Amino acid sequence: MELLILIVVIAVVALATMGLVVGSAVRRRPRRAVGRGGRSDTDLSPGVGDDAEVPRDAPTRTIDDVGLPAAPETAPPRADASGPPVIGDVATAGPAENLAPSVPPQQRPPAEMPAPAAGRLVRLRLRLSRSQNALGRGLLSLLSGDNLDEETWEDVEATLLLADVGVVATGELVAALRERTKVLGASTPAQARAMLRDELLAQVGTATDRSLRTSVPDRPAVVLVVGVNGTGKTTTCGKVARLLVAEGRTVVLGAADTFRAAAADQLQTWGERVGAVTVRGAEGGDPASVAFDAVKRGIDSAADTVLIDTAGRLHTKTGLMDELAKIKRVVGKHGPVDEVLLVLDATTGQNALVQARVFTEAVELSGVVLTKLDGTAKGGIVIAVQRELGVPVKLIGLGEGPDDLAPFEPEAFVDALLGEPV
Ligand SMILES: Nc1nc2c(ncn2[C@@H]2O[C@H](COP(=O)(O)OP(=O)(O)OP(=O)(O)O)[C@@H](O)[C@H]2O)c(=O)[nH]1
Repeated sequence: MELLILIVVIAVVALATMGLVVGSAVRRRPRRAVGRGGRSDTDLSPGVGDDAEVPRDAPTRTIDDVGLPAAPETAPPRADASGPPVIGDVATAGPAENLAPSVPPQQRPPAEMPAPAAGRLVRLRLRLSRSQNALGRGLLSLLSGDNLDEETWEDVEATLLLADVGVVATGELVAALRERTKVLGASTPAQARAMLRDELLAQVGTATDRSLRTSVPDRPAVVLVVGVNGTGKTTTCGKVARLLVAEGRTVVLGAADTFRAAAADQLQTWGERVGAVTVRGAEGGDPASVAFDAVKRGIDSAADTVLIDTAGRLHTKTGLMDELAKIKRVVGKHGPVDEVLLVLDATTGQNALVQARVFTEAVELSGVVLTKLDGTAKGGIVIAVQRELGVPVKLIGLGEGPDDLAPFEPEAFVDALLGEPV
């Protein structure tokens, strides 16, 4: 009898153990909702068999979730804002650490010290001349010939049009060059270069004020960055923040592109690298409210500049106009917007001009940022955009690297187009 009881007990224990093992194995099996291949919800890359409808972004963190530290009790010293400070000025502001980023200080990598703005275009000149070879070299070889016949002038015209200089500016350039060669006769390569340099500079404009209003007295300067998605707005905000931090200025970033959580993540990463706070809202939330909070944050922490990244989806023109107008109006409760920068992708050529026109109807622009000039031979878009909009190109993007954005300098730009003097 005792033996029978013992056998029954052993059998019960064995069955219970088997049940536990099977249960935990079932629990360990990956759940389909997380994604195939056991992807975590912070892995943003698509997995095989993923459902396109299932949002892949990590849950959006609001400004409350990201644990921003409290503003310093006493306001840090502001940058000297007496003159009209521009990118390229000597550093005058306090250190970037006055505004702590959104991760706790102990987990924060040391903020980077980006390259200063001065001379950037010269450093990036090689990249520009490589992409613009067809324009500069092509024109030079045509104009240096002994025989400037009608066919050659047609080729000059075609070269300018292909480089997106635009019909009107091309006509003016060809007329001016014809006039000068009539007087000079056949020109040597050096003469041709000098003549072309003069005429291109006249079209690009050397007297235009291209300074960025990134610092104003008694409050942070507010810079609104607008443009169609994919043109490089977020990247530009990040790069401009680096330019400012390199000059000792303090920056707050506003992630008013609430369409994609990834866009705000991207902006925050740019900010964290240089010790700038990013103010963000819920995904799909009101962009104007994020912009408002960002400016408030800038005021409370006595920052020099608040850079606001917007979404710019061209669903409908009315929607875009309403959204941008609302952002401007709501931010205006704190004070005026000092710069509205339109970001245009230079590789999209004439399309960029069409987009630009829509934006000028939506909001008053103060400057253009031409991105991706490293990836196109159509540098003439600089001339066409300015002529079309009556707004100066202030910055140009010459690569995906963090410091591949340069203040636009007409002389350095034209020299890069034409290559080294012969
Ligand atoms: N080659 C090159 N790539 C650039 C430049 N500027 C931006 N990019 C790239 O363009 C892509 C789009 O940039 P984003 O900053 O995400 O563009 P966005 O306008 O904010 O896009 P949305 O968030 O979708 O509205 C990224 O891969 C950037 O690295 C540039 O000057 N040169």
